[in-house]
Amino acid sequence: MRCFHFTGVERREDEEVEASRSWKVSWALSFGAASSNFDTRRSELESESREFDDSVAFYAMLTQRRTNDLRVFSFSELKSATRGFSRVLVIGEGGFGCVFRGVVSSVDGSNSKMDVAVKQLNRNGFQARYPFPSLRRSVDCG
Ligand SMILES: Nc1ncnc2c1ncn2[C@@H]1O[C@H](COP(=O)(O)OP(=O)(O)OP(=O)(O)O)[C@@H](O)[C@H]1O
Repeated sequence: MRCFHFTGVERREDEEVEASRSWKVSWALSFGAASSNFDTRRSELESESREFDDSVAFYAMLTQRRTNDLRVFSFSELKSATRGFSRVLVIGEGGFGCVFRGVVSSVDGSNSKMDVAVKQLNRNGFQARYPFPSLRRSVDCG
């Protein structure tokens, strides 16, 4: 998972189209993080991406290392870092999913370890779909 600037979206006069597209991006990112099988995740993500006019740019955004210094982790790396998303490592909970404490190797060649917080987005999270707080469902972090 990573943070990024989303610059590939064209400005359109129809705000509803734009809002709908943004939601699909969020859904796809959430699904990618929540799935436990990389191949299943990738194939379903690819088919879902066909809905996008700019599906190539979208897929590149998810898979390529950009020119910034953000480090891209594979799902298996994050799974390993959190010992399989162990419930004993849950350190918090947000509307979109659980946050786990994890440990990853540094990339500076020093062989040192780095503590990280890993958020596993929950595809069943409803925070973004319901505007009313009373209708939000909490996630189950165990
Ligand atoms: N980097 C971090 N270090 C330590 N604890 C963290 C870190 N990030 C998140 N947490 C813990 O996880 C909790 C939930 O964080 P999260 O970012 O999911 O909150 P949120 O912004 O409310 O979530 P959401 O965007 O899903 O509504 C935090 O309140 C905190 O206890």
